[in-house]
Amino acid sequence: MSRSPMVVRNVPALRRAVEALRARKAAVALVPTMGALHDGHLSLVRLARRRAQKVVVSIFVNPTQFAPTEDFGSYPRTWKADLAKLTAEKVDLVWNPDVKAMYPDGFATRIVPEGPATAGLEDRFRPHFFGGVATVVGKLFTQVRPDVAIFGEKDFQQLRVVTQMAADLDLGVKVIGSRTVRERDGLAMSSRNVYLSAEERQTAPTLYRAMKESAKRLKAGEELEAAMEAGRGLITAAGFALDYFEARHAATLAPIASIKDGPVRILVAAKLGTTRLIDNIGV
Ligand SMILES: Nc1ncnc2c1ncn2[C@@H]1O[C@H](COP(=O)(O)OP(=O)(O)OP(=O)(O)O)[C@@H](O)[C@H]1O
Ligand SMILES: CC(C)(CO)[C@@H](O)C(=O)[O-]
Ligand code: BAL
Repeated sequence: MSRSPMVVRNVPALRRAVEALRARKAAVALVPTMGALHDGHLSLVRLARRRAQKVVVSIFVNPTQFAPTEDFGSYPRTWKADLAKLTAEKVDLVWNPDVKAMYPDGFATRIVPEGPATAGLEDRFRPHFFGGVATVVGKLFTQVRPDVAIFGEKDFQQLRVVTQMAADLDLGVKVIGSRTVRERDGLAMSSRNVYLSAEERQTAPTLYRAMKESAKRLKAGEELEAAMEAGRGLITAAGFALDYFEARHAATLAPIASIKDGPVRILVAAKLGTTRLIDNIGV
């Protein structure tokens, strides 16, 4: 049986633990998460293991990236199961601060990302989101000081925003993206999938099918707006309330007018009942 990873809950203990991991100049990888771990998260942990000798996973449901109307209170928290999974993956250290440890009384600083990666998409529907993510990821990077950090492509715009922030602030962390892990029917794994009713779970893979349909049409030479409209039609016909379904430049996330402006990424966010799902694919 594997030994449980060391768990630390305050910054001084984290510093000491990371110092110990770094003995003999071992490279450290960080995998930031909000817990409720699934195979998508574990794929990030495995990539981290290939990129560094020591792996740190953070589990922190970050209040500053949730609007008051969103699901901070009900976000799934599955600590025991998470720790068992990280033990099986032989993770070296788990950073699990509470809100006070991350944001002590009097905390008053915020990192606000700007530029094309932040424009539109998630930012339009969750305007508080990237400020909260950049602030907490900036703190995670300066707390752990990892050599590399692994983020999922499932949150594609987040990956771009964090990459830009790490470069802009000279944080000395190499940000690495990891491909999206899907259920057999194409649905991207997500902690929020547990919110779906049995019926909604049947409908949910429509998002992936719709992106595939638009990608197929784009590759066949169909005009961009017509191809995207076909995907949107599938999603709304399945009963989703669509936030966005857009083709963007895969590297800059700038809007594009034609597939020739690519490489192209299709990104989607939509609500099924009260559950908001996001996903994306490359064309
Ligand atoms: N299916 C997946 N494949 C690969 N990476 C993933 C997948 N789902 C989440 N991740 C990545 O795991 C990291 C932590 O994400 P998080 O804890 O928010 O999980 P999540 O499943 O995305 O939850 P949520 O339902 O909140 O979106 C992020 O970098 C995210 O992109
Ligand atoms: C990167 C992150 C851990 C910051 O809270 C979160 O946004 C997530 O889980 O994707
Ligand atoms: N996976 C992104 C975290 C969030 O939606 O708050």
